[in-house]
Amino acid sequence: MTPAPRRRGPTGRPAGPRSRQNRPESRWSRPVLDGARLTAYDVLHGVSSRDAYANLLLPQLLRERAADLGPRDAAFTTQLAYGTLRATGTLDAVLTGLVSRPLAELQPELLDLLRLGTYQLLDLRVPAHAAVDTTVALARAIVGTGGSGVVNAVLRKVAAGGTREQWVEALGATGDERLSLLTDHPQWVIDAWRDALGPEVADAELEAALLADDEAPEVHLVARAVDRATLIAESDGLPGPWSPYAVRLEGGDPGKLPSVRAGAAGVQDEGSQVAALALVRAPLEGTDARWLDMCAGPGGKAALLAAVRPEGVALTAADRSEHRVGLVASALRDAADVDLHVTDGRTGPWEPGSFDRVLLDAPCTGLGALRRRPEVRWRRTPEDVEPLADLQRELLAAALDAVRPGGVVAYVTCSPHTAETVDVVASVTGRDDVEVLPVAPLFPGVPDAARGGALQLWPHRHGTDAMFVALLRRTR
Ligand SMILES: C[S@@+](CC[C@H](N)C(=O)[O-])C[C@H]1O[C@@H](n2cnc3c(N)ncnc32)[C@H](O)[C@@H]1O
Repeated sequence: MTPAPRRRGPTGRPAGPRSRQNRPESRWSRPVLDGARLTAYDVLHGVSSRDAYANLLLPQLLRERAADLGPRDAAFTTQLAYGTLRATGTLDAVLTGLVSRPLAELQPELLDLLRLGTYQLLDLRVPAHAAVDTTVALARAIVGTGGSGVVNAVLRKVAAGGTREQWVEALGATGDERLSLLTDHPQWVIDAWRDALGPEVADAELEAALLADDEAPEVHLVARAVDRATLIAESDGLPGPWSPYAVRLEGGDPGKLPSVRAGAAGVQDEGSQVAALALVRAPLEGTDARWLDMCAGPGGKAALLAAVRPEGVALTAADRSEHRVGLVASALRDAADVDLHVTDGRTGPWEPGSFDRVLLDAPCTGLGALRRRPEVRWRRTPEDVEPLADLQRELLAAALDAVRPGGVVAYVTCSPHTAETVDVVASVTGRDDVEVLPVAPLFPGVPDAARGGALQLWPHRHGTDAMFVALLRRTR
């Protein structure tokens, strides 16, 4: 078991001894270095120096170094890399007062090392001397003796300041600044979540929502072509509460499960399953034979649609990216009667009114799935929202063109931002050929999820990503 985060909120994991097995042997992990910390550093540096995505780089490094890093060390590496990336704002606020130059002028490798060491001191139950000594050893190998002296001096001051809560107090932060430092969210994301939760949201609920969004998510599986009970028995998981296909696991490597290896099950957030099922459950009059997934890559929802569609339904799946259509093809490799297109959804090759049901899982800021992509909260900016909202409005108009009169469009985002959700839906509800279908009544067991006529899931209420789903019917 990996060291527990020592802060904040109800969902902290229990502490435990870190593995000292599998001492590293190769160059990258000389005995003096700690393999988990070196690998975490490599992830941080990949993200900071070449805009790598941690959720892609980390698994790749863990695979390459599997001979040196056992499962416990791999878990610790994940905690170090993801935790440090999530906490970057707070770590930098602490470090700013402890180094003589602006952080942006520090050698980038040195800054990554300082963040890695500071994260352990602030948030983990790692003894201070271990956090300092291992980071100094890493610094000596990576930036040399001079840099390691800086790391030693700065981390000792960090350790002297105590835990994250003590540091936040020492920094004199109050109100939203305090919330930002405690929950690892930049101010504009806090504003977006507060707005989406509604004007009446209590401060305590907003804090709970942001803290839940700062936790490592559980693994959710989807039982597509295998009975859920079989998947539960195989994985030792629990049934997900909202989707009849969902199984929740505390951890482990789902890629090793036979049903996942066979493609009969997959990894999919339960909120994404609910979003796809909203389209399936929407009431429809007349024929129900042609479905379109307009932005299908990499194919998670398309695979669920293909698995649960009634017999005789043909599925068309499209995406603008050729690479991502390739991923859809692989996700749908066992499905019959599927048509794939590399195309811009706004100008797809289909005739107007071709489909009975259309899923528009729109490209978005991903502000509702920050748990999975730890660095994204610091990479995204408020300026990203408007161009995406423009694209979302155009895609939604195209989706409504693609559906037949009487047919249904599901508009889905993994962002709760009002400009990407409610406002986009409002751009078409003034039309005299569109009506809103309430989504929450289709999921009577899911509490506190109605957002107007749409459905809004939240990590702190539902244990899912913050998915938004609206259903729109073409009336003529
Ligand atoms: C949120 S992701 C879809 C996730 C997918 N439905 C799933 O569940 O696996 C959005 C997708 O939209 C695609 N996309 C972006 N702009 C597009 C456009 N104009 N037309 C079609 N696809 C687009 C992106 O390539 C991306 O794969």
